[in-house]
Amino acid sequence: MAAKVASSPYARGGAPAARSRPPGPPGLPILGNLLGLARDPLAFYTDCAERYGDIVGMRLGGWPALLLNDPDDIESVLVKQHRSYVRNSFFWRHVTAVFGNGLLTSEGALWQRQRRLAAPAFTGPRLTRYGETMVAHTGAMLDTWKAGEIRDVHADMMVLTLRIAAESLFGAVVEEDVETIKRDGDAITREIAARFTRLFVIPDIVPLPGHLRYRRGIRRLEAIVARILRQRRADPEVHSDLLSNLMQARDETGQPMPDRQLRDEVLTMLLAGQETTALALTWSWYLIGQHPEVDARLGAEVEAVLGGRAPTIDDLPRLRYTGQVITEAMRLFPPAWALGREATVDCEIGGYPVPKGTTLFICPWILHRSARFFDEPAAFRPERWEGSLAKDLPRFAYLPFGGGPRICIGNRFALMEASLVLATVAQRFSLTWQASRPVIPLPSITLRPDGGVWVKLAARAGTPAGANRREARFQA
Ligand code: HEM
Repeated sequence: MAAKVASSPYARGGAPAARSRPPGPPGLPILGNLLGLARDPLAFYTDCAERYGDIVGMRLGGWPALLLNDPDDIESVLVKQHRSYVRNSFFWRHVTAVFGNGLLTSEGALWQRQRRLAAPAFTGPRLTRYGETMVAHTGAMLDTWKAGEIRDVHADMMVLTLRIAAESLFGAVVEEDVETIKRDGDAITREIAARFTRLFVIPDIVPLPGHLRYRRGIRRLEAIVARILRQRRADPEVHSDLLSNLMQARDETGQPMPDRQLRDEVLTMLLAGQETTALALTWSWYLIGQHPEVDARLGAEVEAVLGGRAPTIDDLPRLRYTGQVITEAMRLFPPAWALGREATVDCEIGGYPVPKGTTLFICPWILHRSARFFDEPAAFRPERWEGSLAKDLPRFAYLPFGGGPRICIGNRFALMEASLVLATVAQRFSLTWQASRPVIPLPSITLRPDGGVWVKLAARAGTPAGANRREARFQA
């Protein structure tokens, strides 16, 4: 571990002493280190961590920034001193048109209130109901799969998790919108990825082709959200889901949530909840599809625990290896590959002064692949999680869902969904990755496989191809 140099904080109003600046890559005038970041963010951050250690100082144009690689420092930012930081605008300025003031991007009293309102939708008996929805939609998807086919499992997982999120959280059927959401979600993500690598901010209003696609995409997603809200308002049935929590909420003066805020919350949950879980599953299939021994053990566990019946949430404690596969896949390919914060007051981290306005990067991609915490860090070995590894690790060496008060609100929902989907698919099919179609991780807000993940399907041994295990609710 690189030693941290204790140093005196900035003198009030004065320039920092030279020794108080953390080491970091030399940058260009005006641009600072933006060029390195623009070329290849994953390689740039990894190289910085290897060369400069626990705290790396950099400049992103005019923005002072630090990359934090020490779990204790990360804990200090996300938990102990969380009041001194907000989600940083360097990262999120790219996405405000999409997420507005939803839970992911809001701060302060508004965030606190909205988080309190949303929380009950992610706990208790509701999870059992979501479990049934998850398994049913997976079964319906599998009815369209055939042994011998080659498929892009990323596209499949995106559609599946969208159907699940829409029905579980908003009671909405989005069949007719699946293609639109897929296409527009893709256009929006690509534009955001391009913006991360751009040296300057170009306002949305400038009519670049990517901007036009981005704005059109947002408008179409907004139309879908507006329809979901309209349908709910016209529906006399009493619902108990996330949407009803949000729509029934009243402020101190008895007023309901304004439509704009509802739009922001629904779009945030739909996108944040769908894409990340789809990626956790997609990267799992990508890795399983290259490791027949993992595939065999997964198939054996599913057979032993379920014996051919559909899984339920009560089976999850016994689907241990299934869970370990997901934990390990999110270690190697964390869907949220980087988190950003911004200091709202002058602070200190690891002995270094952190002036107000500094951007902090925390990069699960680097931590999860560090030999400091994981033996053979590049190897896909789900069984590494069998023993006490999770307990022995420093708390913030593995953080696929972040941590502290702003930890992912959907983490239990996502883990449950990933295990149930993985088990339901593995009951019927074995997937082999097609190496002729290489995969390139594309770091946008999330870590996507550029070009998809193409796999060949084989019927699981002992399972007749196309065996019908449909859930009752989808049967004709
Ligand atoms: C494997 C799947 C998922 C991963 C890896 C993931 C990851 C994350 C991470 C790392 C954060 C914290 C970001 C930060 O601190 O800056 C976060 C926040 C959030 N996630 Fe997830 N997430 C997943 C699934 C979900 C699901 C299923 C939902 C909702 C249905 C969801 C909704 C949210 C929301 C609303 C926030 C903001 C919470 C707040 O600030 O209070 N996520 N997620």
